[in-house]
Amino acid sequence: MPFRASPVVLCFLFRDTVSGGRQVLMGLKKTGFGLGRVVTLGGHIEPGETPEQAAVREVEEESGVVVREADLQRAGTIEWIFPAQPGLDMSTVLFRAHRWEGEPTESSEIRPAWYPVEQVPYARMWPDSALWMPRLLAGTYFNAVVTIADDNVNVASAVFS
Ligand SMILES: Nc1[nH]c(=O)nc2c1ncn2[C@H]1C[C@H](O)[C@@H](COP(=O)(O)OP(=O)(O)OP(=O)(O)O)O1
Repeated sequence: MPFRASPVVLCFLFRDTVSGGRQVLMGLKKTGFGLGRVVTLGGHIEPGETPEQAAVREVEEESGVVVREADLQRAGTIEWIFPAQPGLDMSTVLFRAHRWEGEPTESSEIRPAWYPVEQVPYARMWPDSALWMPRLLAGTYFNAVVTIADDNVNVASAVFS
């Protein structure tokens, strides 16, 4: 599949709790773009990789968790457009997984943490997350085009299809 911009994957791992709740794994970004925000495991697709291969690699690099390609489900796509700095544009493939092996551990990039799906920390995440994450948590496949404001942080517009 050709990507319009720099290709990226995000992978949402879910677990059920003994009390019947559902949690999603996210993490504090310790380096690079989005430093200090709570983000989803993921990163750039390397040349020659499929999105699935990149998701498996990034989840393991960032959290130590091993997820198999067969346990990844495609959850949607997001085009992030940064008009003030087009070099930041990203074409993103979203995955979800309910099965994996290992316990998340802190890496140089991410400090992982589980969040109840009804208490996702939107105030500490990229502002656009609050617009698309509810669809992801509801299990609805979506394609989003998110145009970021000229401050390279806030949202100018979001269009779903
Ligand atoms: N508007 C936005 N909303 C959001 O929720 N996540 C965003 C975002 N813009 C970028 N990201 C995420 C996607 C991707 O995981 C990450 C890209 O940051 P970087 O360029 O620093 O890449 P990383 O260092 O995480 O990746 P690799 O170097 O490939 O490991 O930021």
